[in-house]
Amino acid sequence: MSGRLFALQGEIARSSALRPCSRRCATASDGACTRYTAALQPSESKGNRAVSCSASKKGRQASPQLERPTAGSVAEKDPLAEEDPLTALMQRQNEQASRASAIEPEPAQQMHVTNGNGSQNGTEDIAQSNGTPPKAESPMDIVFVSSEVAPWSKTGGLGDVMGSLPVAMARRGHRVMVVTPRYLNGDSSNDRKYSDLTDLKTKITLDLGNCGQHDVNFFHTHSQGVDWVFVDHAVYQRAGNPYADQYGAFGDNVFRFSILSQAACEAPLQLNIGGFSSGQPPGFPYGERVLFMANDWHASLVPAYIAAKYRRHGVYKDARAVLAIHNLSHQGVEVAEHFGDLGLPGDWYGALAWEVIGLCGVVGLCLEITTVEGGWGLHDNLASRASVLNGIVNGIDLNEWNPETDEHTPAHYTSGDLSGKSKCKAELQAEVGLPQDENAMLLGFIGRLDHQKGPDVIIEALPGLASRGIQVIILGSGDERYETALRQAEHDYPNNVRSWIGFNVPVSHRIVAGCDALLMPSRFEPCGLNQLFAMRYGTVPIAHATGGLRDTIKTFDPFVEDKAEQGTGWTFSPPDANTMLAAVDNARVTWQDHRESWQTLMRNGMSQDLSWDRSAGEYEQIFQWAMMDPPVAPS
Ligand SMILES: Nc1ncnc2c1ncn2[C@@H]1O[C@H](COP(=O)(O)OP(=O)(O)O[C@H]2O[C@H](CO)[C@@H](O)[C@H](O)[C@H]2O)[C@@H](O)[C@H]1O
Repeated sequence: MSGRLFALQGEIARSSALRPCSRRCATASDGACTRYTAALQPSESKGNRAVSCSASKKGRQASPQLERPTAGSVAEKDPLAEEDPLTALMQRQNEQASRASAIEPEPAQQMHVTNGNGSQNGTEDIAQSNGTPPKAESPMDIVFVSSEVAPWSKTGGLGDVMGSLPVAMARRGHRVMVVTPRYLNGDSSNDRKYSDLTDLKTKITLDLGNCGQHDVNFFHTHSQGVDWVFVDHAVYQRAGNPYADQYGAFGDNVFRFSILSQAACEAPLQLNIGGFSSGQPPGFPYGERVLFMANDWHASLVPAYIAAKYRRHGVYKDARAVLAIHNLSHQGVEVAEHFGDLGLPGDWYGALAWEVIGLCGVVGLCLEITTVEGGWGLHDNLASRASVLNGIVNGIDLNEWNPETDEHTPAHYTSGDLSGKSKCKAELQAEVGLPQDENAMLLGFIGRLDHQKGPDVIIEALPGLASRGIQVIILGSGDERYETALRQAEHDYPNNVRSWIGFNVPVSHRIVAGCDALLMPSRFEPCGLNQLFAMRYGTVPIAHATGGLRDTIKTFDPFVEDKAEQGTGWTFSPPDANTMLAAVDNARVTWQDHRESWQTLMRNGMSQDLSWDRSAGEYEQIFQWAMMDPPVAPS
């Protein structure tokens, strides 16, 4: 496969090598940009119209006129980029860490909510031990931009992260806004989630190049210390989930999320919601000195818009952007003809364009995405930005995922009293119609039925699992081939296999609570959440040793003297049926014949700190580094 495309996810990775494109998009003065393919002429006119977002209700012109970058704006080549990217990355992370610790924190901003106590030496340990996170020394204004945010919208881990991380950041004293679409799909259980929001009645006009000007409106609520902002536009009002309906992915997703990204750039400038988090009456905007965290390709135009439409005109000079890559295999790739629909100046084409030369491989945490196997075509770009590439293991929502209080499970339990877990298992077997047999090992799987998650590995292993008397429950939806194969397996092994095709959060909780172990043969898994949920519930993960799975699961070793160090599960590699079966055999022997060891495994998993407070500290560090670094894109 080869073709001229652009990838939104690639923008931040490429921005250190930005070059003015020799083919520039001519923007006609009447506002109708000629199609990119037909208009690859340099535009020398200084009279290009404003690319943006015209006026707010106060008539503010938020996005100034476009200009082209100067030759001097092309960033210098990074000398370390020629080295082995992994070595370079590790070296740089060490350097970065020591540099950061040597630099005095920047003073807090004027409009920051004060954290009350600042941060003092010695407070962190005390704060963590009593469940209160330490306060940031230099509170920031943070704007998260995401296509999904739980509980309003969730199709996977991104929704989970965006529902929790902002709250954790607010708890550390930062002022936090989350910008996401207001999805109305006609399903009352979905739509009523948006019914209590306040209409901010702030209409902003965005400029989407060839697609014209579009008005968006904003809805808002303030809860758990966070300003949740919802962008309202007709493209978010259709049946289906955030990305697709029964006929497949929406054809205008790049356009839909360009709107989100542009609207998010306007939100800190235009929305008068700045007072909520400090308990003052709202009435002022966040302002320009903000840290944007763009999530995945849907929001990855944010840094491009900031640089191309604002910073070069003196707005957002002190703002910085961080791109969080949750899943590099989704990149927002579009044919070149649609570049003109983004509302970016034509000289930005080179920053987004790339040749697709075949995509395959395994991706993992930050080290892996700099390799050919893991970079999904962006490995060179990511390796060249190794100095600003970091990996963070996510946390989980300890209130939602708590075996002591879980509203979805039939019984509750603690690491000190695990009896409730047996009840959860029996009830789960009954719920799905498997024999209620406590002596049958029960394995679970939860996830999208796609290549990444390895459902084919499980399907291939099902005859072997059934022949061992093991029971398996699979919850997921996705690729029709896997759904059909699972239904067939259920028919072939009625006492051992159940598949629940669909997306069902309560059932996912009951599987996590009721199973003895959780299978995760993901081919790549940048972080992974289900293994964290599982460990919190004393359900032992058996997972492919990749990315975040390898980082968070310690394979059981009974010969380690200190029980607490014996491990939390099993990892295996490569991700194929036989290797997974071998790992399951190890687990089964332990589960069956060494119950005490199994309980050690359960308790080791349950006693870990899986909270967001831990991860939030790591995000905060990266945000601080980003605020200290100069912008990489031309201004
Ligand atoms: N059928 C179903 N019914 C109910 N719930 C279901 C479900 N299928 C999946 N889920 C839930 O959706 C979430 C998926 O989380 P993953 O970590 O597997 O993320 P995902 O691959 O979407 O995202 C990417 O982003 C996240 C966050 O950074 C990374 O952890 C991950 O490695 C990366 O691939 C979990 O909460 C899971 O329980």
